[in-house]
Amino acid sequence: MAASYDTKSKSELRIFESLDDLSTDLAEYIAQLSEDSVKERGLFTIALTGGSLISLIWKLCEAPYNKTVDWTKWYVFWADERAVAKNHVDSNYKLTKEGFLSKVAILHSHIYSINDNVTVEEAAGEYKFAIRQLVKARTIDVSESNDCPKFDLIILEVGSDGHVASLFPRNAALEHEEWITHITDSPESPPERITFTLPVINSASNIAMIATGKDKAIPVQVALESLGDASLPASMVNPTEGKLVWFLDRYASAFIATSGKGDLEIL
Ligand SMILES: O=C(O)[C@H](O)[C@@H](O)[C@H](O)[C@H](O)COP(=O)(O)O
Repeated sequence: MAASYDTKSKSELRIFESLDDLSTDLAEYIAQLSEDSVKERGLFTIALTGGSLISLIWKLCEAPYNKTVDWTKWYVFWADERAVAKNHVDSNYKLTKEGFLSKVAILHSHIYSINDNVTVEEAAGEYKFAIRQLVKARTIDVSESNDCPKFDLIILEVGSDGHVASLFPRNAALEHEEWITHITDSPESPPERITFTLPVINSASNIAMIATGKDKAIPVQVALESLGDASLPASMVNPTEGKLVWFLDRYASAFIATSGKGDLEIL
């Protein structure tokens, strides 16, 4: 790790020289949270996204994690999904299955993918219902402050326009209070998507925010400087009770050293 910072609040910045270093640390971070959660609650609930995330968590599929992680205790969700068939090249499920789920021993019945046989609105409703049942059963923990699901870990990636999950700049979905919503006007293809809303994201016990590559340097800088700016959804990620850890490569962190004064301190 080239540098590490801590904010006065609950967030932490981890900056890496290479994608390989980032992947190594990310795998260890996920494995540790899984272990802590299994010890504490007997299971681990994790929400993934699409983009390059899956190519960054592959080290979990190898030694030692393939043997040491208690995969049977994992419950897998998607913080966002594109409304396409599960075998479509744009499907986050397909990406995750091929690059991760097919390589580890997660139980099939613990994988909560989104229904691709109904309309995007119906699929969002079904996903919300499924998550509600899991919250009732306390498979998914619940936030003490707002009754929202409290995932043990939500992993998000910052888009070059500052979006996270499928919450895009100035989109009406940023205001939605229900746990899961759908959009039909994504500026990135495909237009129809299902996404966790900010109340759910911000209720997580842990959020990992990943940004890699030059095109993320400005959104990362702005997100760290201005909290709650609807033109940059990444800046609206601010867990109420949980902990936020940023994983950045040197390109995405390029503008932080000079701009990251504010409430950031070098550890
Ligand atoms: O389904 C999606 O579109 C993703 O969940 C999206 O939020 C993605 O994570 C970011 O756009 C970053 O993607 P890149 O890693 O490809 O830049």
